[in-house]
Amino acid sequence: MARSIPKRKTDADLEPSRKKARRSHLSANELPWKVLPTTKEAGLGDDFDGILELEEVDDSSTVEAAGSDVGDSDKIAGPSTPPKQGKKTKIQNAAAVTELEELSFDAEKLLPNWHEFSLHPRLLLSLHAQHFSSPTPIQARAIPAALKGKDIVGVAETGSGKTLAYGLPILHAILEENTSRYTSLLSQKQKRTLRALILAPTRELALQVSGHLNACLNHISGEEVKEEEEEGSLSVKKGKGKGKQLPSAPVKSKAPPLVSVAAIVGGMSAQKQRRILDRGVDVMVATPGRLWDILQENDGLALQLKNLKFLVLDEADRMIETGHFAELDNILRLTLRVAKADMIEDPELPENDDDEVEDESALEKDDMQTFVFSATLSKDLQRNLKRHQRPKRGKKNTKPASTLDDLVMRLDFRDPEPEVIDLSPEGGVVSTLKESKIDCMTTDKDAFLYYFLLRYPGRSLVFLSSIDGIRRLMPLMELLEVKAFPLHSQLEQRQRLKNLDRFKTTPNSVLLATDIAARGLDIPSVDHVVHYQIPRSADVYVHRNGRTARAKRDGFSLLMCAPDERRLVRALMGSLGRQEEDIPEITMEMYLLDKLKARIQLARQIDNAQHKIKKQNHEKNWLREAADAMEIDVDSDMGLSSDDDVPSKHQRKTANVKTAGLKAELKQLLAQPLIARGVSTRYITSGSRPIVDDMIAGDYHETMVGLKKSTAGHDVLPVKRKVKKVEAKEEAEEWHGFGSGEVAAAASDPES
Ligand SMILES: Nc1ncnc2c1ncn2[C@@H]1O[C@H](COP(=O)(O)OP(=O)(O)OP(=O)(O)O)[C@@H](O)[C@H]1O
Repeated sequence: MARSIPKRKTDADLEPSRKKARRSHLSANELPWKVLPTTKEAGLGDDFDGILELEEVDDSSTVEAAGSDVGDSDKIAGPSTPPKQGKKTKIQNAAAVTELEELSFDAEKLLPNWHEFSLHPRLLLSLHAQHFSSPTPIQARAIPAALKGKDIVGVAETGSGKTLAYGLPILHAILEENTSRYTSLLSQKQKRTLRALILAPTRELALQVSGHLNACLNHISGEEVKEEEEEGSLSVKKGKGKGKQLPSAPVKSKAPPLVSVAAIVGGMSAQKQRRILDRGVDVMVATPGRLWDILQENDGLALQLKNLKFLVLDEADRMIETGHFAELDNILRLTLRVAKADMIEDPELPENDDDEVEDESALEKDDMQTFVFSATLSKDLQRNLKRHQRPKRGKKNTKPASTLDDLVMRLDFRDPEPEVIDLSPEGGVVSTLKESKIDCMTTDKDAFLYYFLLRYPGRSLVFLSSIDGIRRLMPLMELLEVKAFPLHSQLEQRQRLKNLDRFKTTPNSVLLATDIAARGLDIPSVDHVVHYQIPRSADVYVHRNGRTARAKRDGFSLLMCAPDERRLVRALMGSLGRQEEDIPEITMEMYLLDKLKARIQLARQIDNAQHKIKKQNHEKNWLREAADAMEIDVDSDMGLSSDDDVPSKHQRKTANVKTAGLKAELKQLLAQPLIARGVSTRYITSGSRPIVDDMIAGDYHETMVGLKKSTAGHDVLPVKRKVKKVEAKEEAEEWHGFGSGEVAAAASDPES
């Protein structure tokens, strides 16, 4: 029996009050919005098609956001009357058309390794400006196949350029199409319709993907073009001449973009995002949750999904995990063409043998390309893809083996033989990554982490499994004067982006994050990844590690393993086809570690005292406010003596003085140098560790006297035994498969 597409909200479903509001006021789109200057956030550039911008309404002191939540979505589908163009706009548009017509790029000479793909000159210019002289291996395999019209399942290591592996063919196709109709787009005789939908599991990843695509579409400024012209290879004749621009700081053309890319994510103004969609976009990068919210109210957009040319699932395996699957499934159903929607069976429903395709020709007309990319897709799934890609006409489908299989069956692969490109490294380890582990008691993890951060300055991304853990560690880091920023789902989106940006721009800093930061984030030069807690699956381990050692750079990861976590580590390694001993240990100066423990203990004491004072103040204020509101005397009417339940002024003063004393003590400790055992502070040429040579060579550690400057990778001990890959068991093949059963089982086993 066919299952129908879930019902989306229509106008009739809207609350009467909202409908009324919409009728009696101007719609948001009819107001003269004007962009206000803002600071750049999250290093994402300023080219997010306005999503991160603030707006105000021109010529209006009071703005009534009529039906602000519902917006004017019903208008999106209808043809909009093109606004009249002023003389200035016409001149700008004419210049943009001329610029486009004269754009060419001598790829054979300047980018010989990209030449064979015959990409649009706009893309080649950008690749050249970004110094991407050669395609990465996944790009070299995926781009030609995609340009030939193939559907692709791409699996390649983290940081290997998967975004552009699917992004460049999409942009190329749309650039070609839009170049020929640019004049109509400029004069708004034609409205943009959605050509490509890219779905990503997290907001940060979606914003990053749209940032990468926008960077590939940016204009190259006149000066840079001139420089190249002297070499006689580039022929862009009309640059705007604003000086050399890096792709992250695009020159905004006044004319509408040739290709418009927008990110549609939760946590940011839904109304603004609706308005951007209303204007029309070519490429949408979205998280399933926000997109489904918008689709439920927007018939026009839902219709546009039926005519997509490209559908991409980035980090597909992550998206189907709990919480995302329902919305993703609903969206995928909207991308299905007429007949296919009726061919997918719901295993819950009774069997029906009448599943014939009603309109076979609908399948033939289907020309959407589908790309599924991840660093971790199980071999099983890749095999199943071949088997399940398209249900046999009129035949019953076999029941899908897993949620991911189910998803793949729901995907509208047009291609009878989707191209499966698997370039994942053996054991999940990127060649430029150095792994290590440290065995320690749970209670000592803070001290080990603190030691590591001091010993190896740099940018460190520390993964914790819970938000509470981050909340506990943050004040400690602050008291210990370590620059740390939190990132987790309970922070506001703006704060998330701000913290990410601070981490990106602060050289010696720490990001304390949950696994929302594990996937896809491309933060330049993360030196270390620390697994403060053991990841819950092999996939998560691979993705967390993938935040360092990206694009062939060196990287380092440290696994902190408490005795009760050893079984998890064994299971984790087993799923990767490896053994626990394959991960070498890192050396530590235990003598210094003890000194650091004293600092940590003091910091904890201060934090507890501060927490207590804060809590008491909060309780006191709450009680007084509640009593005032009810006109009750706290002391007599409620039978509460303020002495019993809240501290007296004197008690609070004493507590504050005590905390201040502890803080002064800690400050003093922090100011004292950490001196390694065997160092003579009196005579720098004596002691079992004379430091004079290191000082002359400028090779000494700034905070740990007596130690040489070193990198974490350098201090890793040799592996205890010869690395021997264990025979890949059948379930071990699932190493990067969704779930990684063994680890999950071990994690949930209280006996373990
Ligand atoms: N051809 C290229 N040459 C050099 N650098 C490139 C090239 N293509 C992409 N990059 C850069 O490599 C980095 C990693 O790319 P990207 O984020 O697409 O990796 P990924 O494979 O999607 O990683 P993950 O699996 O972690 O999501 C980016 O900073 C990107 O700009």
